[in-house]
Amino acid sequence: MAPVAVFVGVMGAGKSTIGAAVAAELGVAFADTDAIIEDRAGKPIPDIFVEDGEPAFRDLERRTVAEALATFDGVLALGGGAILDEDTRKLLAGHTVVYLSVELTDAIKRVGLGAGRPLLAINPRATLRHLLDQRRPLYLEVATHTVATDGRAEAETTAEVLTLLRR
Ligand SMILES: Nc1ncnc2c1ncn2[C@@H]1O[C@H](COP(=O)(O)OP(=O)(O)OP(=O)(O)O)[C@@H](O)[C@H]1O
Ligand SMILES: O=C(O)C1=C[C@@H](O)[C@@H](O)[C@H](O)C1
Ligand SMILES: [Mg+2]
Repeated sequence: MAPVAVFVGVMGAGKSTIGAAVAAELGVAFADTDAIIEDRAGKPIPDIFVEDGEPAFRDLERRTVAEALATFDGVLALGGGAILDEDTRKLLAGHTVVYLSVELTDAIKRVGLGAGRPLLAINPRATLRHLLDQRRPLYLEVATHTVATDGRAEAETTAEVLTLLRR
């Protein structure tokens, strides 16, 4: 069993939004590892970061992603930093992985002040710029498809992803 598609990309790329829309169009289930982690921990991600620390979150994330890749056959969205883990990147090999790319200007517009995103609690613009530079090569490494979302409406991005997946 394997997901129909796995979405990766930085915060604000649209993994949750576009992932859910693509799943609905394909008539399959949608899951988001951030939401699974919050369910399991019984608290929102910012609380996990503050109370348990980022390493504890990353550990939970690595295990959650591995389990979903092995057992889930719908559309799966990963958290923005899931690909930082080398084991996760190896596990993604062989899967259909859609990298939703977004550059700083649009990403900032979408995440606003970073509410609900603990890594953006301080200086969201500079942090996001750094995360984009650090992670872009990792997203490209795992991606089988790359879709640029800058300046595009959600419906347009969704349609392009569906075209790629149906090819
Ligand atoms: N063309 C577009 N593609 C994707 N999302 C868009 C687009 N235009 C606007 N958005 C908006 O960007 C916002 C951020 O999207 P979303 O929460 O899905 O990002 P994410 O990649 O899941 O982020 P995170 O890693 O923080 O969970 C949403 O409010 C969404 O509606
Ligand atoms: O980019 C990141 O490292 C994160 C992105 C979100 O999806 C969450 O997984 C969390 O806020 C961390
Ligand atoms: Mg999301």
